[in-house]
Amino acid sequence: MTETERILQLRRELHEHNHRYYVLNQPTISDQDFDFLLRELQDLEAKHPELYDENSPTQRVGNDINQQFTQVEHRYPMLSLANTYSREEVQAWYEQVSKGLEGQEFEVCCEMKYDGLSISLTYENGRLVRAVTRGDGVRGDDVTQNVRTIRCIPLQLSEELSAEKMPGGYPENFEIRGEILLPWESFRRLNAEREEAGERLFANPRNAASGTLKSQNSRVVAERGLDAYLYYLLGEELPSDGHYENLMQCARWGFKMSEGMRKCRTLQEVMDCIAYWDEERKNLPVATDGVVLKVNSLRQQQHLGYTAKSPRWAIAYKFKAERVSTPLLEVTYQVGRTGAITPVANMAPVWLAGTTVKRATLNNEDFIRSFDLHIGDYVYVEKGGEIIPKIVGVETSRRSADAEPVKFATHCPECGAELVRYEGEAAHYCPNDAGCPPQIKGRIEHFIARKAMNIMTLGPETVDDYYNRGLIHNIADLYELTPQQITSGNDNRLVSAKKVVKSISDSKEVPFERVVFALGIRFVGETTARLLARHFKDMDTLASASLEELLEVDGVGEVIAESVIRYFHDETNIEILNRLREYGLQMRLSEEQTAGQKETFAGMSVVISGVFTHHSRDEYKAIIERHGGKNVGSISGKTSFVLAGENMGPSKLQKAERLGVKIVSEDEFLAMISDDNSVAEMTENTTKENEVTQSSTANFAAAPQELNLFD
Ligand SMILES: NC(=O)c1ccc[n+]([C@@H]2O[C@H](COP(=O)([O-])OP(=O)(O)OC[C@H]3O[C@@H](n4cnc5c(N)ncnc54)[C@H](O)[C@@H]3O)[C@@H](O)[C@H]2O)c1
Ligand SMILES: [Zn+2]
Repeated sequence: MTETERILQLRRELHEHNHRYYVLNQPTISDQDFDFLLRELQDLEAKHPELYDENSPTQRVGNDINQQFTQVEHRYPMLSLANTYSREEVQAWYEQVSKGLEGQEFEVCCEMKYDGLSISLTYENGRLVRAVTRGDGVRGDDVTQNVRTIRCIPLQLSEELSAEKMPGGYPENFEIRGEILLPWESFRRLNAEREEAGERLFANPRNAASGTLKSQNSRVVAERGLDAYLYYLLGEELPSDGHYENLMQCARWGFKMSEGMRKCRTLQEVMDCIAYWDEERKNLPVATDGVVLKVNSLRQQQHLGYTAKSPRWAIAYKFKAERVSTPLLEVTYQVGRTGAITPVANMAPVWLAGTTVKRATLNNEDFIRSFDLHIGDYVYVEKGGEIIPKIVGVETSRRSADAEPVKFATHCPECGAELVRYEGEAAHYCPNDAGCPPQIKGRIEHFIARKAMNIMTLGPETVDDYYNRGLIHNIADLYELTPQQITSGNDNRLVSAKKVVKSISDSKEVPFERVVFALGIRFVGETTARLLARHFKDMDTLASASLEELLEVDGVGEVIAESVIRYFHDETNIEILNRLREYGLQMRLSEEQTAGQKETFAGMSVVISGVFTHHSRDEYKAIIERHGGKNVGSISGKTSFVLAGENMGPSKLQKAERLGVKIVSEDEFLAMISDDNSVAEMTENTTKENEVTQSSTANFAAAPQELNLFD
């Protein structure tokens, strides 16, 4: 790969990570890894000034704008902070500041870098009038209603404290900025509740805080217990030229300030402060990820100025991910719905970044081998900004001479079947899908889920109970359940049992495409199920489709096609399907659905390129399918048009121009389909689908939802 290609690739990847982090609140890499990629891009861009792009992630602050809120322009732009993980770079920054100030003396204010999301609060005559997120730095989301529910943010300052009444009082108009966060304790409680409810866990307090603040329901925000620390005062008439001094005044007006702020006069003092907080922050009730260093005098700040993305008068020193070492006691194995086996490290409990850790995923056999893991080994555990702990190394020097290497299980811990490992796959599987309890129960749980058959009167516990009592062995058995069986003669429970039976019966109306999804065919998530349903239109045609026919469906590759074939070649599955048909489940697209399929792009081949703002690439692919079009990978004379986002590859652009293929921008494309109101609904679904496919295909897939690592 050339450096130019690498630059484009990094920009694309970082755009995507930004979207996941700021908008979806579901990062897939750690902050540290993100920062290293960004640094790589910065270095490459410095070598290639000719590739300057004002939209590069190095030039723009990450954007959290969410169209469901009203956007408001910031009075003063809200920027990011330059960051570093190295003390040498802190020193370099310090020297640059000194140079920039032409040898003047200066002070540096050291404060905690809170790991939440930034907020700008505007006060007029002591009254909170507006709260806005950082957004794209120029405009942010107006979240005033939600912020009003955060108790430590004053809604009205005491009149006695105004500048009119006292020196150092608050000015008529000012803006104060800070960080909104979810304290560890609230975060743990929230995740415990979500786990109970079978909902996706938040990766870390920052994502939880951000997801909460962007909730459409202020009551939810109030319940979750957000907190806020303020760290910067802006306005025309401030009490002092000193940043630190201003914040001390803010504390008197009733704002909550960064703990342990300190003014330093020398580089040595700054370094001491960093060293102190690297340890001491572990005792704080909220997540922090570094120390922010700010030149204290506002006059000097102004003199030093800003880059496009961050002030030159400040820098964030970020702490490396916390790491501890603890002995590995035992390796146990979990069996997922698909039979995939996940090895789990059981370790001596150890306190790490806000939680007690005693279990971590070991992913698969290769992962275990790569560390040559032995029982009793001291393993290094890290939580790089993410809440799921991972093992990152082994202290081989502490290994005892008689330690036994970890031998991967040969048999299923649940049913005793011999495990298999398919060619090209990292995971082991229990092949006994018909007789292995977690697989059977897992399939039933998947079948009843909201996005599948939506049988909400049942849940994992009832499924477990019915299974243990021998009432159900597979999904078809559900439709034969009677209220009497469920209550086993206990009349007190008859009412609820009747409800269960009715909701099972109601599910017979669930549309065909969701039935396909509900079957739980490996690798067939919601979007793929929909594509298959719309392509083949009924179950029989789908069941008898050949490999070639399946591959014709765009978005279906070999892995999926083979899995579909395997599913429909299994006699047990066919028996179950026949029973489902008898009970009256939807086995074909409804006429309405067939008629409702849009033909906007019928017969067209479309190439997608670049980075998009409104939907992801996968979502656009699904939209094209849904409108009768076909997605193709490369541009040729037959291509109908190219849907081009930002940063479309230059070679693609040239090729399109040469062949005279039309280029359609994201907005033009959205206008073409604007009569279709189902796009929004599709979008919601595909996001979820991405998760499913990701965790089932990635080699080191950790399947965090299935693992219970925090108890
Ligand atoms: N994991 C991912 O996929 C992913 C994706 C995008 C961004 N990120 C992370 O987010 C970072 C970029 O986010 P960012 O632009 O918000 O930068 P940042 O978080 O590194 O620093 C700027 C922010 O720090 C906050 N802050 C906390 N305490 C502060 C204080 N005392 N004074 C001033 N500001 C303070 C403010 O909200 C400010 O906006 C990346 O460096 C990366 O670590 C991760
Ligand atoms: Zn098994």
